Amino acid sequence: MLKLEIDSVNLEFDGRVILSDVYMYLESGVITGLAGRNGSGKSCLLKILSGSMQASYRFIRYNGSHIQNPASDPWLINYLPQENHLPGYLTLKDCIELYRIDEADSSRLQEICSVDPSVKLEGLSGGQRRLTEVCLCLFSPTKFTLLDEPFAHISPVKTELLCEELHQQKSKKSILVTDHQYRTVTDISDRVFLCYNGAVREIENLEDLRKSGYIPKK
Ligand SMILES: Nc1ncnc2c1ncn2[C@@H]1O[C@H](COP(=O)(O)OP(=O)(O)OP(=O)(O)O)[C@@H](O)[C@H]1O
Repeated sequence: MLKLEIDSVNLEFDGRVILSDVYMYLESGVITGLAGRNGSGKSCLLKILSGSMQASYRFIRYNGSHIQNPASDPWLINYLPQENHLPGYLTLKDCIELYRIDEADSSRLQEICSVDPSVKLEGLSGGQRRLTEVCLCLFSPTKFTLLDEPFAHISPVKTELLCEELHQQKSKKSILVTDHQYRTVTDISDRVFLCYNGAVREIENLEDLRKSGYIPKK
C-alpha cells in the first residue's frame, strides 16, 4: 500500500490564516473526498500537496520518508486545477501523449469523453473540455491524482460514467476529489475530510457536514 501524508501545513495570506497545522493522508486503492465551504482552503491544500503552491510550512511524507518537492517526481502526483489549464491548440492526441496514457486507457478515455483524438481542445464545449481534462489526469499513470472540482460543467450521464471510472481507477492509484456536488463526492469516497476554520478532519457522515454549516439543515 502506498501512503502520502501532508502534515503541519500552515498557510497565511497577508496575515490571514487559511490553514493551520493541517494533517491529511491519501492511500492507494482509496478515493478520498475533501469537503468544505467556499474559501475554506481546499484548493490551496491541493496545490500545496502537488507542489504548485508554497506554504509557510508543510511536511510531506511518501511511504514514511520525507519528500522535499512532490513535483520533482513526474510519476508521483498529478493535479487537476479548478480552471482548465491545457492550451487550446493541443489536440486530444497530443494530450494523451503528454499524459503518457497507454492504448487501452486511451480508448476508454475517448469512449467516455466522446471526443475525436484529432480535435483541438479549443474546439470542445465547456463540459467536453472539462471532462477531457479530468480523464487525462485520471488515466495518467501517476500514483496519486488530485482532482479539484472534476464534476463542474459535466452532464448527469457523464458524471455517472466518470464515477464508474473513478471506481475502476482506484485499484491502480489513490484519488483525491474535492467538489461542491457533495452527494456525488460522499457516494464515491471511501473516506471524507472536511476543511473547516483552518483545520482538516475526517468526518463520519453527512450530519458532520450539516453541523459545520457546509450543507443545509434538513
Ligand atoms: N494567491 C492568493 N493570494 C491571496 N489569497 C488567496 C490566494 N489564493 C487563495 N487565497 C485565499 O485563500 C482562501 C482559500 O482559498 P481556496 O481557493 O483554497 O478555497 P476553496 O476552499 O478551494 O474555495 P472554493 O470552494 O470556493 O473553491 C480564500 O480566502 C482565498 O481568497
